[in-house]
Amino acid sequence: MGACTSKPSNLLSQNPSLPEPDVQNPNLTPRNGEGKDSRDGKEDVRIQNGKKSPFFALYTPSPANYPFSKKSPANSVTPKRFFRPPPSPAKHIRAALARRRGRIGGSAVSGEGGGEEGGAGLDKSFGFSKNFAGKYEIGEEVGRGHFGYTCCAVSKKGEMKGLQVAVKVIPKAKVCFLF
Ligand SMILES: Nc1ncnc2c1ncn2[C@@H]1O[C@H](COP(=O)(O)OP(=O)(O)OP(=O)(O)O)[C@@H](O)[C@H]1O
Repeated sequence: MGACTSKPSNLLSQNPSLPEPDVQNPNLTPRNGEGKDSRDGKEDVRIQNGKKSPFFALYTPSPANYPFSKKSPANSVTPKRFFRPPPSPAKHIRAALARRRGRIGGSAVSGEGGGEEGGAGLDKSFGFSKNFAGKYEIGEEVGRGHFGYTCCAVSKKGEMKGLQVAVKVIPKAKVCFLF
């Protein structure tokens, strides 16, 4: 039992008494007195240039092992890849919000509690109109929906004075996600 290594052992060079293996047939070990392949009187060139393994006849070394070789992939130039980041979705969101604000800003959306304490960028026209309490007198609740509740109210001023109307109250928290 001995250590198995992928590289040929240096035992041959260190111990000249050991026989040199046969190049053509690595399984066969030359007998004493047949140190080199003397069948044609030439040493195998593949052994000299080191590109072929003396032990594995069909072994072809990877060109990556020769960084100065022209065939080496280490010398090839990797084609450049231009990375273009995807467009930011923030632009689309901002545009949609701007459209929405412009549309809702002109309509009569009422919210609970006045809704004027928004931060920067909030639609200031959101909520009850300032003189809403002066125009209508809010009565009892007459029904509820998904977003809010409806109350009966009586108009105090203008052409509709004395008329009973329905006022739909939408809590601010239910509509804030639209902005
Ligand atoms: N003009 C009205 N007169 C009398 N009752 C009303 C009037 N408007 C609404 N109601 C009552 O209020 C309830 C809720 O009305 P609302 O319009 O909020 O319903 P909804 O459209 O289903 O609600 P949401 O839009 O929040 O889903 C109704 O089911 C109805 O009973």
